[in-house]
Amino acid sequence: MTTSTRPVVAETAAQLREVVAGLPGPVALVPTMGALHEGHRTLVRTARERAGSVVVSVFVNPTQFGPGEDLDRYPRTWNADLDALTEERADVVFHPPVDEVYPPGALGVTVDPGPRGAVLEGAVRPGHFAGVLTVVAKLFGLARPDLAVFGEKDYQQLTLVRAMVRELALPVEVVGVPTVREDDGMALSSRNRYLSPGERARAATVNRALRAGADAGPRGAEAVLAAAREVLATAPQLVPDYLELTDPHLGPAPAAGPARLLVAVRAGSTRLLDNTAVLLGGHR
Ligand SMILES: Nc1ncnc2c1ncn2[C@@H]1O[C@H](COP(=O)(O)OP(=O)(O)OP(=O)(O)O)[C@@H](O)[C@H]1O
Ligand SMILES: CC(C)(CO)[C@@H](O)C(=O)[O-]
Ligand code: BAL
Repeated sequence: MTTSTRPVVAETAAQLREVVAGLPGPVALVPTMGALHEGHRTLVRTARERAGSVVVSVFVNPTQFGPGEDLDRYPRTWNADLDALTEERADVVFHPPVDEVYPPGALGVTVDPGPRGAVLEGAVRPGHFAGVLTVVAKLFGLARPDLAVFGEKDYQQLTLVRAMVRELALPVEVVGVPTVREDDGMALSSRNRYLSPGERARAATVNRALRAGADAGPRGAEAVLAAAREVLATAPQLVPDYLELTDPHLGPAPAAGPARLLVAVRAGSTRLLDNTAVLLGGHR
């Protein structure tokens, strides 16, 4: 049996800076909100493959939650998270208290995600992407990574982080990782643990709808949306927040070529997100 070394846990910005300064490069950062599952582990493994050192942040960022959202009940599973990160051979875990990331007396400078932060998730959760980009920019400043790894499951988030890095000329390579799924296609997500058994069974319909949409790609955008809507309608308990075809990158879908189909539904009080690549028009 091999024994794994626990990662160094940094709780303050000063501790993080000190430990990162001594790490062999390149340094990869994997930002998370904890409640780690196989999706997160895949991000850490990707980071491990590409970098000399891996820093994982575990921080439930209050500024990306709106009033009435699940900030207080968001799952916090610190001990299990640390075990998982030990198994995945993370070098450092940054686990700060809120005051360390948002010090009292700060002037409140934030990152504006621009108009594409106000559509899709941003329309349902106003201010969400300002909160996400602000904390990601802070994490980049604190950990100074050479690369940072994000999941495609949060496709709009990944797109906006890429845009921030490009448009603010941040010296970080952004790596996207395909969505890790259950056997029935459901995207893994920390919030899946909120689902009742009935909701869990129905949740697979979300990915089935996306696959039906993607299969209709050669017949064009209207056919994609109609096919996806038809499958979603078989589970009327799933209430769609949106089902939209977009890109490049997160604008209107092109008439033909690569596009992205994004969906968010509510299953009771739980929101489920998913997306898929779609090739539109006579491209195959
Ligand atoms: N199934 C997955 N496959 C790949 N990456 C994922 C998956 N789920 C989450 N991630 C990625 O992990 C990172 C941290 O996400 P987060 O901690 O919010 O987990 P989550 O499962 O997305 O939780 P939530 O329920 O809040 O959406 C993000 O880059 C996210 O895209
Ligand atoms: C990127 C992130 C860790 C920022 O809080 C969060 O939005 C998430 O977990 O996807
Ligand atoms: N994975 C996205 C984080 C959030 O829903 O706030």
